[in-house]
Amino acid sequence: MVKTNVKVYVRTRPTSSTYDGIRVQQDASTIHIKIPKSEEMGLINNQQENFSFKFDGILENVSQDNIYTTTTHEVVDSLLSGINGTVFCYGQTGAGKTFTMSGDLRHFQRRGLIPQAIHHIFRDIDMRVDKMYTVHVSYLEIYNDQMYDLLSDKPGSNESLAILEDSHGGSYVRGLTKVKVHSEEEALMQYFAGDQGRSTAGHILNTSSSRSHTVFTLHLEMRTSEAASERAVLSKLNLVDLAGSERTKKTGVTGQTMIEAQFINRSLSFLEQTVNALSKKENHVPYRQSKLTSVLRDALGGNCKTIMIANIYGEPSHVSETLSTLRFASRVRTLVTDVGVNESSDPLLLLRRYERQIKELKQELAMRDALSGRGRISYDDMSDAEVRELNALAKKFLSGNTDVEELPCETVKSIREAYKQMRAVYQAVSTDLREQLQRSMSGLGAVAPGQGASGTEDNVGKVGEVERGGRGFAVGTAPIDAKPQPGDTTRPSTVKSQRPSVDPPGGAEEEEDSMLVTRTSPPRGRGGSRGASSSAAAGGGVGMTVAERNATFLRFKKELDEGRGLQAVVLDRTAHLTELKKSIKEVSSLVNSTKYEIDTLTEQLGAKKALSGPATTSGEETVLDSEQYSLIKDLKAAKLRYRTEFDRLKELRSELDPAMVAVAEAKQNLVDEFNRWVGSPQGLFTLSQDEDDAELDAGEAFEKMQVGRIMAKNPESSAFHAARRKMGGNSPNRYHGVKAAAEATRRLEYEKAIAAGLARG
Ligand SMILES: Nc1ncnc2c1ncn2[C@@H]1O[C@H](COP(=O)(O)OP(=O)(O)OP(=O)(O)O)[C@@H](O)[C@H]1O
Repeated sequence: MVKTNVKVYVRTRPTSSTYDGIRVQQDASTIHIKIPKSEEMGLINNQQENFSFKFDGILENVSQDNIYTTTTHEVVDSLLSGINGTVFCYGQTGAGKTFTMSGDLRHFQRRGLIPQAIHHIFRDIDMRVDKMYTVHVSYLEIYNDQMYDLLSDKPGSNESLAILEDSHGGSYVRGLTKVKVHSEEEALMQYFAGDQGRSTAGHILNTSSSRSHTVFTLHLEMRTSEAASERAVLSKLNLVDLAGSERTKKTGVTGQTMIEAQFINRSLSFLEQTVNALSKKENHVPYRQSKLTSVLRDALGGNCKTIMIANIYGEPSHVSETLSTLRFASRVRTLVTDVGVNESSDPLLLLRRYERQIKELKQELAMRDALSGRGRISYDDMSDAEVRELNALAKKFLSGNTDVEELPCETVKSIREAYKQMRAVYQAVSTDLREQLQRSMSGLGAVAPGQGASGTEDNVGKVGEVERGGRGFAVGTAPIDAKPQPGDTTRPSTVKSQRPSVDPPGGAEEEEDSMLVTRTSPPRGRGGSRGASSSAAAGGGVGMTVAERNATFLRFKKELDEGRGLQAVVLDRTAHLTELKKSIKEVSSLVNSTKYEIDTLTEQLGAKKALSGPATTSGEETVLDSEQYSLIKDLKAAKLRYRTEFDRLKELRSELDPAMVAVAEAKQNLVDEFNRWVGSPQGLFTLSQDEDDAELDAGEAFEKMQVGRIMAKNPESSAFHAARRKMGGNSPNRYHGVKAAAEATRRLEYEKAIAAGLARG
């Protein structure tokens, strides 16, 4: 474990009117801020006027790429080597936290730290061929101190989520969905989908998602060289977008926004208390006071490399918030975490590795036996029949039967088994003798003939007389199960296995067991002879020009029975896919318009409530005016509709992938059949781009052209654009969707408060 300081960077939101009391000293990474003495306290007082804060970097007017390189790049590098990381943005509301963490997802160049980290991880994973990585993502939202699983199939608060401590003293959320992702595109799609969850989850319909804390986590599992390596290095990266603190008195927010602001401020104040306790090295650190501090436990004082980005908005009206952000940030900079690699052994994989090793060793032995002409020897455990056979041999051997000169000893296992059987025979004989002796001692009389070696009257009383006729040991009665069962031919006996195999080389059994059998001729394709004869008719596949090939393919699809049938399947499945896409588009647009309707109604209701003041009550019941009543009724109906439409959309989306796979399969079958028919070597003809394009509708063709253009400009952006494209009508658009709605709501409330003379400047 290595002690590491939490690094803190300050990012300033661009503004046309920066407060002139703020001075940035870039070379010293220091910010100076001057706050004039408050006249209310009298001009002669002890109030501090000048403050200076030193950080690890001040990022002013820098691009999104630059922010990533300076702050998060090194954490992702460590993550790939097995070290946990956390990057979190902190600052007053509107200071640019979400812009830093997520960015403007409509523009690749303005994407934030999360899409950039995803890109970095998958790019490096692709390059590290000596390692195997498995990536999972999870997305947690903390809203009003409740946890929400943004990747869960069931939106809404999840009661079963719980924050627990792991065996290393770190924390994790039990029950949180972790989705396995195989590519940058898949990870981005999960992230985008989670973001949509924020705006569509039940709790958020009538509010804005920027009033919550979110933690997007990338969980990495790294194994060396082989997928089955039993030692795994586990690491995770938390990318945290904290909700912004807000002075409720100053902004004059009311209603739901007020409740949210109170929750946010309370959780941020617990965060401050935790940081204070840690920086003063107090014995008790109040992590458990809130969900947020419990989740950030590792980041603040555990096994984690942590970066904080303090977002400030340097306008004169925000100077006191800026000062408090900088104060908090400089305290965070004193925190120290213990950083080390987390290794874990997977017992199941360990077992699998040993099994693999055993199999390999058996193959190695079989090869050596074959090379030294020892024939086929079994190294497996002996069957019951083999053990019984060996037992019988041991008896004969011990009784001096000259038919058996030795016991099988070609493998260590068979030698051990031979000794075991000799011991068994010896024990049976000695038990038998002891019993006879006891019987004779107690005068119980003679043992029935055939019951044992000394079961004769002559032997009575002659202790130790175990030999009969000078022929060595006599054997006792064989146990009842020692008799080989008729038809017990499950495997060749050990004795038989001494003989060289008489199976012809390359026989079915030989082929299965032996490593020596190799194929020298390539496998022939199904219906190869038909293809060969037909290929003559088609003029052969090899040597065709592209035009000839296309013409032949067209003929094959249209005129020949084989091709026509398969082409019909392609068309059928494509038509289904097109229909499905159309339905998805239609339902998406319905969902969007209902969402818009809900937002508008919510806004109207809020405005109405703000204007009409506190509701009047009659007895126990709240009295609503008719307009409010009708708005509430409409809102309820819209929410109900929204749920139904959203479910339908989800259902249609789930059909999309199988439908696409079905089309791809049908096309592949057609091409495979064509290749066979034309008699060309496998894989000579593949589906041309034109084949695919023929299925695109005008919109898709346009989009495809756009992607081509974007790719030519910046190849790194392909996954980003593909993920956005696949999100279809619901492509993530924070600043047009959720964020804009949030900002609009806040602005509206603020303006209303000003109009009502509630806000103080
Ligand atoms: N560095 C920047 N460059 C350009 N625009 C920015 C920058 N930082 C913030 N903005 C803009 O400022 C607005 C507010 O930023 P943002 O939503 O990220 O703030 P926030 O701190 O996340 O607020 P909240 O706490 O309310 O969620 C957005 O419209 C965003 O585009």
